[in-house]
Amino acid sequence: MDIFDYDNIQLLPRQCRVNSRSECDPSIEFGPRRFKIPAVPANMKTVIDEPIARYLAANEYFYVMHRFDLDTVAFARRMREAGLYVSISLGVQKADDAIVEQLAAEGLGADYITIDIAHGHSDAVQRQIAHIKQRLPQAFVIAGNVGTPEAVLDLERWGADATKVGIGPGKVCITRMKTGFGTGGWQLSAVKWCARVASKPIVADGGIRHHGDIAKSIRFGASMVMIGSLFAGHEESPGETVIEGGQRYKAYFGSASDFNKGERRHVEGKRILEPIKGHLADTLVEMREDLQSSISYAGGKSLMDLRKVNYVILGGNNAGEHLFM
Ligand SMILES: NC(=O)C1=CN([C@@H]2O[C@H](COP(=O)(O)OP(=O)(O)OC[C@H]3O[C@@H](n4cnc5c(N)ncnc54)[C@H](OP(=O)(O)O)[C@@H]3O)[C@@H](O)[C@H]2O)C=CC1
Ligand SMILES: Nc1nc2c(ncn2[C@@H]2O[C@H](COP(=O)(O)O)[C@@H](O)[C@H]2O)c(=O)[nH]1
Repeated sequence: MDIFDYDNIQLLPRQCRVNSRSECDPSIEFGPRRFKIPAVPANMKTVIDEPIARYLAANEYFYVMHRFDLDTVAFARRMREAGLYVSISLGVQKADDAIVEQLAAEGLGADYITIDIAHGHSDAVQRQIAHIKQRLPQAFVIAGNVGTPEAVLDLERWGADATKVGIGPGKVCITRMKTGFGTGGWQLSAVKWCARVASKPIVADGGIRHHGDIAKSIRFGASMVMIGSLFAGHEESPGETVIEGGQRYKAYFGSASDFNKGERRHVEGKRILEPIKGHLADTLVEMREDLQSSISYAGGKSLMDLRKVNYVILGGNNAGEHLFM
């Protein structure tokens, strides 16, 4: 198996089939809806809050609300009252079961539910998927996080509608250093490896540093890409604004950091500062334009044409040796 990551893969162009990049369509059907781009801000407290969720939902972008210090049912109620779709996160504790019960009892439901724990290949996730499928059968369930094909197959067999791949590639992740486990450093090939066995969509989660990495994720089998750090440094981002040396930053911390947990127990995340780079709406437009360019380089017109391109692996033992179909 070839091991590579975003930094040492280059996609190879094919003859252009459009006269303008505006002819290229980077939208994706994911679950019950179609979205403008295959990218979603991470369900983290310093990346998304309710105003951002509302903006994304109202403008045909995918969002996943985080699950920390939040009344998730009240959030779902407000989204429904505003005529917006509901996409929430759940853990695997009793309190999370109660949220499912309440969403069902009030008839609020949920369009998307992301079950999001550190080690998603677990009995707890199997039980939570079954519970959601029983009480909220209309919900599209994304489950994770995982890093192996075995886990993808199990989660799909347990009823997940999509699986989220990525253990430890995140910018504020310290799982790899603390535990020795994960897909950090080879996330893109883990996505490829998992997508090969998947019969349902894969969400590539973590390690995206450039817009072009979204196209690379799609090339290797992802249908959606979850992004934390690239989205965390915007004027609208919920992290604290910090000024250092005349430069403005937003705080970005891991969901398993002591900053998020409020205690130093099983800490697997850290806090960093992201330079503020403008408004979120502008970045989303730029991401869409960059994906349109990617599709044009792929010689295609739609997002899935990215899957048809060859690639080279740069550096390491494989340097310049291979062209892959
Ligand atoms: N993608 C990634 O690489 C990682 C992401 N995270 C993110 O941090 C947030 C918090 O994650 P998490 O701590 O799982 O959520 P929770 O704090 O909600 O814990 C979920 C449950 O899983 C248990 N659990 C956690 N890790 C393990 C493990 N390695 N083996 C067995 N049981 C475990 C916890 O029990 P107990 O605490 O008692 O063990 C708890 O009962 C999530 O959003 C998660 O996605 C965290 C780490 C890695
Ligand atoms: N190991 C940890 N991973 C974490 C933590 N909090 C979030 N995450 C994961 O990172 C991605 C975002 O990655 P990025 O490279 O785009 O910044 C996020 O979606 C989670 O899967 C954590 O505390 N520890």
